[in-house]
Amino acid sequence: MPDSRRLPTLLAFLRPHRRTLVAGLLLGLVANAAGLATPMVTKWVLDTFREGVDLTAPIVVLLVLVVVGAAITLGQWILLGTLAERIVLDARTSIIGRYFRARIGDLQRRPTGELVTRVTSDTGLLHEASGSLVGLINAGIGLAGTLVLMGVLDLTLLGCTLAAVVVVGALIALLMPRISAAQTAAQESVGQLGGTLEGSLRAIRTVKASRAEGRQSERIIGNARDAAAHSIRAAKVSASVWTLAWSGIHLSVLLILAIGAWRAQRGLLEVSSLIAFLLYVFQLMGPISELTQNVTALQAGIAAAGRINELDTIAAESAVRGTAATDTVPARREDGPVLVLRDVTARYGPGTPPAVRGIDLEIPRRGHTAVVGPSGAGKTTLFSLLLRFLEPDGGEILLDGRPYPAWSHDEVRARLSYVEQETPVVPGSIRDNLRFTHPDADDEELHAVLRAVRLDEKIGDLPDGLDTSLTSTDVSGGQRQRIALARALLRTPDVLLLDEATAQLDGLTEAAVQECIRERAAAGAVVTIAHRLSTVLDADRIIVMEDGRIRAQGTHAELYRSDALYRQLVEALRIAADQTAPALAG
Ligand SMILES: Nc1ncnc2c1ncn2[C@@H]1O[C@H](COP(=O)(O)OP(=O)(O)OP(=O)(O)O)[C@@H](O)[C@H]1O
Repeated sequence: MPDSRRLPTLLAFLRPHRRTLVAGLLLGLVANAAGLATPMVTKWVLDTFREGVDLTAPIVVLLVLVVVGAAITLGQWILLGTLAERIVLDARTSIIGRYFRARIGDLQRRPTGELVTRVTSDTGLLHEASGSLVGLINAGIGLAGTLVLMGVLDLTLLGCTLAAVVVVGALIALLMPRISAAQTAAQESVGQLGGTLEGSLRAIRTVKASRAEGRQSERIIGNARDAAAHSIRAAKVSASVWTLAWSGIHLSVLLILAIGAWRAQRGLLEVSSLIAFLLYVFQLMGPISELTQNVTALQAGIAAAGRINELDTIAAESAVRGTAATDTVPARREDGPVLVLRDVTARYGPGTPPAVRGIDLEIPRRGHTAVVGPSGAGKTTLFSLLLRFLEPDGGEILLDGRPYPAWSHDEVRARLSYVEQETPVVPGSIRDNLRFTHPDADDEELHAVLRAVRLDEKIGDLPDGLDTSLTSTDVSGGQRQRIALARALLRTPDVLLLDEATAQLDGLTEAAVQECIRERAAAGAVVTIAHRLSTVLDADRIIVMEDGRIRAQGTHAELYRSDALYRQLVEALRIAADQTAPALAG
């Protein structure tokens, strides 16, 4: 996207703060006026000195100008610095909110590290850009004012100055787009670096076990090198711009000094005017450097605003219920199945083949339903549909007999609890994890669910008990899974959705988990994606999925008799169980 089209995006971030920006601009104008008046007052001091009259008045005015100018500049810096931080905070708040309201599919299509870079790094660039518009206007007015006052002093010298400014300005304008391109490329490399680094650190065990540390770090360092190369290019072009600007000014000063001295000698110019003029020439450097700095900051900010704006394509889950909704949430029903799927078809993207199709399923209010099937059969997709991470594009899902669109996402999820297969714990302590769904749960409730998963003694023995951080190594993988299960058991959900870990648990733990599920199934619905033989044998009803469809459903005995795929799946689980049993016994 060209910068001209991205500028409105940056302005959208600034708009809520326009009053502060105008105040900053006004302060800048006053500081500018004080700066512009200084050489004229200096000339007044020199003329008064030459005439031999009292110098007090011009010197007092000069001092007042210097002090007032400094105070106003200080005020402007503080104002714009605070504003910049507010804009960064606004942008971060809005992006973080957007991430957590987003549809899971939209988020997962992007590398997590890149999403993080948008919040941490790109918003930082808005910081610089926020004050740059004010800076640009200030500098533009400062430049124009300086040139006008130079014209008042001597038009010929102004002509020389303008010629130098035009030549230097044209060269700078030529170089600026290259700085912008290099900065954009550098930020893109930083985004890729974030994405790859995050993914690699997440998979650090696999990276190490594959002896891929060198290759992987080299790949990421490659991104860092790209970022450095682009930034170095930007730095080199910036350095050229600065050198050109400084050299141009120095040459102009020499030229103006020579021409001015010649004109003063011939009586065409007062010496005091020449000194004032030269002061203006030196002052010219202020607005010119401010212009270049602000244009650079603005370009980086515009590019960052563009990248942040791309996040708008992340679709949010609708926060409100659909058209079928009524204002009141109906009371829980006690009759009929809790969840019903009617002819449900779903896919992950437009034009992709359906991940599940024609699913007809009823989940009874009580009892344990196990879902089995080969890899890719659609088991996880079924859970995603129930949890509303994915919307069906055919058929309907009903909770308590009401279609999902008549409930909000929040209302549906309040009735379910979910234990995911991989990363089932969130950052924080054991207590934070257990109370994640119900932050108001008291310690008594927490100990009750820990007892249910047979973890109360182990947690009680930890030096920090419930306050133990889950990043510490004191808690094993199996214990983490049980903590996640305990969280899901808190406050008795209507439906417990459990995606069993594929890793085998030890016999005692497995028995504890099994007993827990059995107790839950007596009071409510439990649906498991089963990876253990014991879970399948324990289920009241089993759903066999294959190729996105429900192939068969029934009890273990029925399916074992009638369904060949089920028999194969059970045999595979039996072999896995037999293989772990001697290992555990040994
Ligand atoms: N995020 C996704 N984007 C696109 N396609 C997907 C996505 N997740 C799953 N699929 C596809 O949907 C189909 C069903 O996958 P699903 O993950 O539901 O199977 P599964 O039975 O849970 O498999 P597994 O036991 O291996 O986890 C597969 O063909 C899979 O390739």
